[in-house]
Amino acid sequence: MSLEIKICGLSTAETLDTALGAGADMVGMVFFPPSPRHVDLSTAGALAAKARGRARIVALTVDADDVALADIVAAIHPDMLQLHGKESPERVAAIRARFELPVMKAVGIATAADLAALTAYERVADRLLLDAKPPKDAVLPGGNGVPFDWDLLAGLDLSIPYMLSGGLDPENVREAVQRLHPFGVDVSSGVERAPGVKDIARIVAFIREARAADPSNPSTGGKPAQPSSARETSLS
Ligand SMILES: O=C(O)c1ccccc1NCC(=O)[C@H](O)[C@H](O)COP(=O)(O)O
Repeated sequence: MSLEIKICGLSTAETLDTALGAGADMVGMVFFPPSPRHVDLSTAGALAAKARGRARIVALTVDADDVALADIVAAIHPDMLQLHGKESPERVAAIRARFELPVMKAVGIATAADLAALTAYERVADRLLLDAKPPKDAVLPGGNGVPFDWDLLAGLDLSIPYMLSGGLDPENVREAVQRLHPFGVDVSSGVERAPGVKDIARIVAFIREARAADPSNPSTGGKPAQPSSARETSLS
């Protein structure tokens, strides 16, 4: 299974085209008004139409209720829902059942103690996104451009795939992939020239660097990225 690369927070046709053309496997759209990457439903619908069939469309929400989720699903028909708030495992399971879509749950990591939450979430989600816990003064629960100590993930053994996230960029993604062999990598700030302003050259560079480090590449060898007992999700 090759490394999955997600470019998150896309909000323009030009940068979406760049990500698709460079070979992104997943494209993320943020539905969270305080974010500089927030995209309205109409724009998101047009972007989703462009991405359909070329990459998996990920709708990112933060503690959204069913009405908001239903509006987003109707507008963009995402391939996956990314839940980036304080959603409980029970809420994750309920959303997955209600919308019959694969769900990726984001979990903030700052210390080893934060890994304890993974056990409950891996029972209900299809994927985990391991992101840096937001800094104390952060306005956003994600998209802060802050890495966490990757050594915390040494020996991590999950039953579902995880995407590494948090402060990745073209300069560090190769090391991250080679050290952790994650199922996927996710980036937002690291491919921007200003908050919410994606940079075409950095998108291309990130994808190129991540691909080059992909442990499933014949030229690099290394163990496959897929966990040994990954959940076969009927919905994904
Ligand atoms: O990107 C945002 O603005 C955002 C806002 C609120 C919740 C989550 C958000 N992003 C989630 C993502 O999946 C980001 O790609 C992830 O947090 C990594 O961000 P970065 O460290 O900037 O690469």
